[in-house]
Amino acid sequence: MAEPPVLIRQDEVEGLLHYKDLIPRLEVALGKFSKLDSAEVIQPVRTTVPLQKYNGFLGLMPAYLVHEDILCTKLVCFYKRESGSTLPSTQATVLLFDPEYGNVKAVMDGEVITAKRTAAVSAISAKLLMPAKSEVLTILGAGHQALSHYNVFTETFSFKEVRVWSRRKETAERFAQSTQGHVTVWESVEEAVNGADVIVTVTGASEPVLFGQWVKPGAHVAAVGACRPDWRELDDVLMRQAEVYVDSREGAVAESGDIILSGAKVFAELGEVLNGTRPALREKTTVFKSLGMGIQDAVSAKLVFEQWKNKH
Ligand SMILES: NC(=O)c1ccc[n+]([C@@H]2O[C@H](COP(=O)([O-])OP(=O)(O)OC[C@H]3O[C@@H](n4cnc5c(N)ncnc54)[C@H](O)[C@@H]3O)[C@@H](O)[C@H]2O)c1
Ligand SMILES: O=C(O)[C@@H]1CCCCN1
Repeated sequence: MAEPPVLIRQDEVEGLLHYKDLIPRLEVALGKFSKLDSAEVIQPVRTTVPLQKYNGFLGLMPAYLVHEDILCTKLVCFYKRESGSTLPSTQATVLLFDPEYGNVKAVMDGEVITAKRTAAVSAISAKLLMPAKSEVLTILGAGHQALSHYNVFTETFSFKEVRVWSRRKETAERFAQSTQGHVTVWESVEEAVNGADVIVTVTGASEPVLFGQWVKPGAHVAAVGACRPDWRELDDVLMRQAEVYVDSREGAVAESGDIILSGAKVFAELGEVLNGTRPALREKTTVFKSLGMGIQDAVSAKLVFEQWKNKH
């Protein structure tokens, strides 16, 4: 009989998962995914179960990386919360399997994995697509993803200025007080993004908050929110004027309101750029539309489990 699964708590995952280890593994996984070779990576578009009563969804995100023999699924509930709500907008658990025997080896917190792997993928997009001399970073939203994005972007790049906007100024101020480095708080999106080289949108919005007329030509936008076909964070002008990159084409055309409703064309997957089969148009205005993928959770879970075993 198989051993019962180990339980890896949120604080342990936090201590075990580091961007310097995670980023290279995510790059490899994204590259393999974009080769469209199902002998390497099996990842169906996530299944979502609506929780209408609570304005949310349960997402099921299985993935199998064949050569690495990583079988994993994340179970994630996400919600549209009213301003001022104290309930969490994302709750996630990750299950790592023994692919041969079929048992669950580890059950681990998925919130830190979700926060870190999403931010790490946005950092990969910025590394490939942001203007060569990027000085100003603006973060729209001031929640969990805002903080993980702040952390990895300031760890990986050297911005001269970091700005934050949130729909409630107090939240943006609290965010700015919680960060290691200096962050300026802005009251309007238009002012916050004026002249920004890199803009990260990490809001729970379902209507556009970022408008193309405000975005500096050549800027890079990592758009992380709006993960349903009828939710938006970016307006049509921005979606149509930018070169649009995605994590998964299949996921983007099924789930991204910004892509579906604007009619924007997807130029490339990040993995295609990493593989050298599509170019990184750094001098153009670029949008990376992130939706999140099971393979990102799978490589993160494997890393956490390896580090956990080293310590036990
Ligand atoms: N692409 C991915 O892989 C991925 C992964 C996880 C989360 N997400 C998405 O990222 C977004 C942020 O997640 P989080 O965990 O930081 O959430 P959070 O609840 O911690 O923070 C959300 C932030 O958005 C703001 N916000 C909420 N509704 C808004 C609105 N209508 N207009 C403007 N601002 C609004 C909140 O005030 C808060 O600052 C969510 O949309 C979430 O679904 C994407
Ligand atoms: O890929 C993810 O983990 C997230 C969960 C919440 C909704 C958006 N995508």
